[in-house]
Amino acid sequence: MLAVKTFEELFAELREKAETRPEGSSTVVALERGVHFIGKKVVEEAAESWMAAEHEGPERAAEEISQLLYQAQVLMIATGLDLEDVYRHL
Ligand SMILES: N=c1c2ncn([C@@H]3O[C@H](COP(=O)(O)OP(=O)(O)OP(=O)(O)O)[C@@H](O)[C@H]3O)c2ncn1[C@@H]1O[C@H](COP(=O)(O)O)[C@@H](O)[C@H]1O
Repeated sequence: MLAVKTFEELFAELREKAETRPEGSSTVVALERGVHFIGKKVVEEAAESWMAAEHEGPERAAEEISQLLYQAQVLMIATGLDLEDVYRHL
């Protein structure tokens, strides 16, 4: 069966990357570029999620939404937020 990564597991992985700064990590590159760059990625993936959902079908929408969730987590880390800081508002 396909191993599934949860939202919490991905966040823990990204936080570890932010702390250890390994070579070749796209997350580290994004964090170095900063909030303005990451914010644009969030908007780009949000638009691609919308377009995929409207025109490309559920499978493509799932792919784009996964990238949107990833970029949202990178933005949280760049802003110094924990999952609990966000969950508090749900
Ligand atoms: N889930 C993701 C993930 N989703 C998207 N991205 C990155 O986000 C960027 C997307 O930017 P672009 O839209 O320009 O990419 P694209 O190829 O044009 O994609 P489309 O949106 O056009 O389909 C790329 O650099 C991707 O590598 C991700 N980078 C990493 N992860 C996961 O994050 C973890 C840490 O990854 P590293 O930091 O790279 O080690 C690993 O578990 C990865 O699987």
